[in-house]
Amino acid sequence: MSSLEEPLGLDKLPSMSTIDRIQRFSSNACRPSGDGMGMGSCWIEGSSCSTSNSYDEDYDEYTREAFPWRRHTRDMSHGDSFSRRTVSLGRNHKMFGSACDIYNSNCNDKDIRDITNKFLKGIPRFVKIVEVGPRDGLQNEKNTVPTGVKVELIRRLVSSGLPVVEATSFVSPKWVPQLADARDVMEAVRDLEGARLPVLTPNLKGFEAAIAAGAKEVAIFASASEAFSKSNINCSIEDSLVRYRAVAHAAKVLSIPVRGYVSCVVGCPVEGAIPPSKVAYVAKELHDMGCFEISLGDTIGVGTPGTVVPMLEAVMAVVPVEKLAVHLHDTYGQSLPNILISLQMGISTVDCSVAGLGGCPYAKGASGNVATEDVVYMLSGLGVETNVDLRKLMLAGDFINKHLGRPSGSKTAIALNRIAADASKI
Ligand SMILES: CC(C)(COP(=O)([O-])OP(=O)([O-])OC[C@H]1O[C@@H](n2cnc3c(N)ncnc32)[C@H](O)[C@@H]1OP(=O)([O-])[O-])[C@@H](O)C(=O)NCCC(=O)NCCSC(=O)C[C@@](C)(O)CC(=O)[O-]
Repeated sequence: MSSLEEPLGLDKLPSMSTIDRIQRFSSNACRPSGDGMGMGSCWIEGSSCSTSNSYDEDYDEYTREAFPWRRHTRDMSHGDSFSRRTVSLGRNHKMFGSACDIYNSNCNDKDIRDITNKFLKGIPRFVKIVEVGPRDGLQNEKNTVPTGVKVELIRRLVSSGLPVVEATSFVSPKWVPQLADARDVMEAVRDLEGARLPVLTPNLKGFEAAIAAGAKEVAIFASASEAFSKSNINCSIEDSLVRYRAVAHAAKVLSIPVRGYVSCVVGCPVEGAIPPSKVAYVAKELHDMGCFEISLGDTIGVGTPGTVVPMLEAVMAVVPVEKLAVHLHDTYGQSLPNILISLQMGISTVDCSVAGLGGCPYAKGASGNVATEDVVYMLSGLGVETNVDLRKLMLAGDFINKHLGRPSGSKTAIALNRIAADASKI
């Protein structure tokens, strides 16, 4: 058994307080400090980016610059960029150090860097996490969650450092009664600072209601499966694209950024396997109508790296990789390997759901999205920055789990809470 395989023993954590132990797993431990890059900012391969919620730029500027979490070819001739990137590397190493201390007392920063260089080439230094729990998670709950609980959940998620928290959906309350309070939720969180708070809008009616309630960003959601399109939004793929062009146009007039989703990117509960070319077609249509980002949804969580890779290759041939995100449900436990391979292929935006909440009401049997805590933990272990404070994120998860009366769907949260509980008995 190698030291990396050894179980984590409390004897390896001699002098830390319970909270400190959890904190040491958190990527917040490497938040910028005193280097001129304030909280919520980051530096990736020479580009600065902000997680602030400013909408002062005009629409084109926005789509070009507001999400610069993308790979840039290293250009050593830009001394300033290079030195700032080096600062970021320093923070990553600090985080590596924390994980190493606990799991392997023999390894050091250089070992990790070498391992990373050899096997994990191409992994971005920063990943933008899009939290979809309050929308994707709560839309599927049997019992409707009270508005105040939803609002408090969003507040807690935002305060954990998540740059984007999808707040709710302006869809038909007959179709999704769980989110019938979309207006009240949006009005309560519209002035929250520190994160973007997009909402789903299936048509112009939803778009107008969302804007009236104070939404500053929206998402439209198409499907690569005809059958799923029909069951989810009651129209064909082509008809949905016509509707979404109208929403995208109205949004452009108001300088409202629009995110696009494609559902069933590897499989559909009715049609089975979905050809990558179909996914690429819908993704390109959404991109061409002005979506700043296209999120590729494995709605029923059937994908493996074996099916996700050809799908991504097909989409990346028609939409720039920096505009792509993955949205992976965890039905078969494949989300983390699928995320890892997506990062290796150039994607740096990942959707997840706190405590693994959710599923889609129109995709029976699909489990929730990959748990945000699990993704943050994996990224932290890879030395990838997210700006998310895992401890605060877990508290947000505890809050909603307590309300729902069930255990977390996050393995990381369960494990770290167990460590905390064991430690408190000592
Ligand atoms: C698209 C519709 C509205 C079509 O539904 P429809 O029944 O075809 O629409 P309609 O135009 O005939 O309208 C029916 C009624 O709904 C009202 N209506 C119409 N639009 C709205 C609106 N925006 N907001 C509020 N009310 C609305 C409309 O006014 C009318 O009210 P009535 O006259 O009967 O009283 C419906 O099918 C719908 O709301 N579907 C939403 C389904 C949904 O939210 N699914 C879950 C989200 S997608 C998902 O989870 C996947 C994703 C994104 O996470 C990615 C992945 O995992 O793959």
